[in-house]
Amino acid sequence: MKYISSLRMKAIDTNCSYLGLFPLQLMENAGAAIAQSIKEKPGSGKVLFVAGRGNNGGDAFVAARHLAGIPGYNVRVVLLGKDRDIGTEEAFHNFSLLRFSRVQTLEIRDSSQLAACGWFSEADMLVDAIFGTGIRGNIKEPESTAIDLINRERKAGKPVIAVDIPSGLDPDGRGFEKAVYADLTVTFHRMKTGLLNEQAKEHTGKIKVVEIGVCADAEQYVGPGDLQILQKRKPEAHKGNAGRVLIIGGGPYSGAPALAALAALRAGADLVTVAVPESIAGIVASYSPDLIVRKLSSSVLCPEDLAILPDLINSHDVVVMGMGLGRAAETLEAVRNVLPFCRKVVLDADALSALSGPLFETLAGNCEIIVTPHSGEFARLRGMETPGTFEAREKAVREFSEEKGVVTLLKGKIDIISDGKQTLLNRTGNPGMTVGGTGDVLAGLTGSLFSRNPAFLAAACAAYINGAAGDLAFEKEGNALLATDVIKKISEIIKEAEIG
Ligand SMILES: NC(=O)C1=CN([C@@H]2O[C@H](COP(=O)(O)OP(=O)(O)OC[C@H]3O[C@@H](n4cnc5c(N)ncnc54)[C@H](O)[C@@H]3O)[C@@H](O)[C@H]2O)[C@H](O)CC1
Ligand SMILES: [K+]
Repeated sequence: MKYISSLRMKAIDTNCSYLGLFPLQLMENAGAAIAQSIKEKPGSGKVLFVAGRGNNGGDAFVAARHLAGIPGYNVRVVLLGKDRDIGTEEAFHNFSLLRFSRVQTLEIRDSSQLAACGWFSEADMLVDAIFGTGIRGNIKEPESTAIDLINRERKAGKPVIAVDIPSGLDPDGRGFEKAVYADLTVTFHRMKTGLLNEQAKEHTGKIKVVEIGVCADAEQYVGPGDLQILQKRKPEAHKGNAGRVLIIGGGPYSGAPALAALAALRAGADLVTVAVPESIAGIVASYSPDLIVRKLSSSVLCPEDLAILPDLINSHDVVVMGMGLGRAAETLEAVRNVLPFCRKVVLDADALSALSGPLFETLAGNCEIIVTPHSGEFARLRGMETPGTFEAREKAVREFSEEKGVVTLLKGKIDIISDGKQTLLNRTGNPGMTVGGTGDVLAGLTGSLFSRNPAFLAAACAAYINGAAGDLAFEKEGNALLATDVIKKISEIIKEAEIG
């Protein structure tokens, strides 16, 4: 059974809006599912909805409206607050519709009104819509008394239905102080992590997972909702908090490491150091005063560079290695010698040629690895052709990632990102991005996000941001776009998603 965290559910909601499926539509379906579950339960029809001021309450307003239209139901809604306190447009809209429905509503200010109103003891069935995935911190009043009153009526033998999650339970399974005891929990779209543990079971009663019409792509493709999960810059941040990235690249090529470094800066890293062979250090430094360039010993990365690289690696959060290195035997040997010093590393381009099965095994557990191959590099990594069909490619990426204990970002028209357990697809980007250097930009972007986020999320969001920046560049330059145009657009995508 697929179950998900509240963060992921929120991301899916946001991705739905991005695709044009709006919260009001999802709420209507959620409320209709609640009404259906109530209709399936025998009872006298005297139903009390106890509603909070968020969208959990919003679902209850919809369900109350649906139920009130059925002969034999006497429907009441207690709102824990005033209507002006309702937190979202869609919930407020649905509360406003109750005045045109046969629903009695009561807006209460403090918990003393709750017990005094008598509605709890007069009801034959109660619906818990105080809060769901939006609970934060210790339970305040009047929500706390509302939970107690629902549980008092449950003890008197009345059925209680919980909307999405019994109020008070932590949606992600962390500790909780108290919660509603329900006979039935109707949860939306996917099972929630927090409903599954032993402690939760005595609160949930039977659990029913109901579809509410979420479009598959909102869950299968990276979207703005996933970017919302990325670490946000803290106001009190100081230098280095937003990530220190070390780029190890260059040799035959000098542009590639510079592109990766500039992309890492544009994606929000505080400090980006570019370690390049001495022969091109001056050239790379001349590209931009924003780059901190450390010269290595020769004209290609070689084992002698192990004299300075471990200290450099230790003073950075993540290493991005590969672009422009070339594939000289001594360079590939140096890559293999460097890896054991890394804690977090993005391996791209020529560095991928240094990888082998045994190397993955020795690194497993000590180093978190993201590989960013294109299909030819992926074929070499796996030692076999990259499968032709999309489904076969997706399976190959998932199996490879699981087997090697890495996150794989397989670049393509549709990027495939997997850590072996979860897989996301990305469709941003355009044919103009086949121009040289966009892979270096992606690797630098990935390293920047990885310096302050989990590997899988960093790779998935980097794929999305890189392609979306490329789409903005395409709008202006068409197929003549350059990798430097993509770098320029990264900040717009990050600002748009308010993760800057
Ligand atoms: N795709 C979906 O799964 C859909 C889910 N829906 C429902 O939306 C809620 C989540 O709604 P949200 O507005 O984010 O938060 P909640 O309503 O769960 O709670 C916020 C509400 O609760 C108050 N509150 C929070 N913490 C406390 C506390 N410690 N003490 C007192 N009060 C607290 C806060 O002030 C807010 O008023 C989800 O569970 C689903 O039911 C969508 O409707 C449909 C799609
Ligand atoms: K609830």
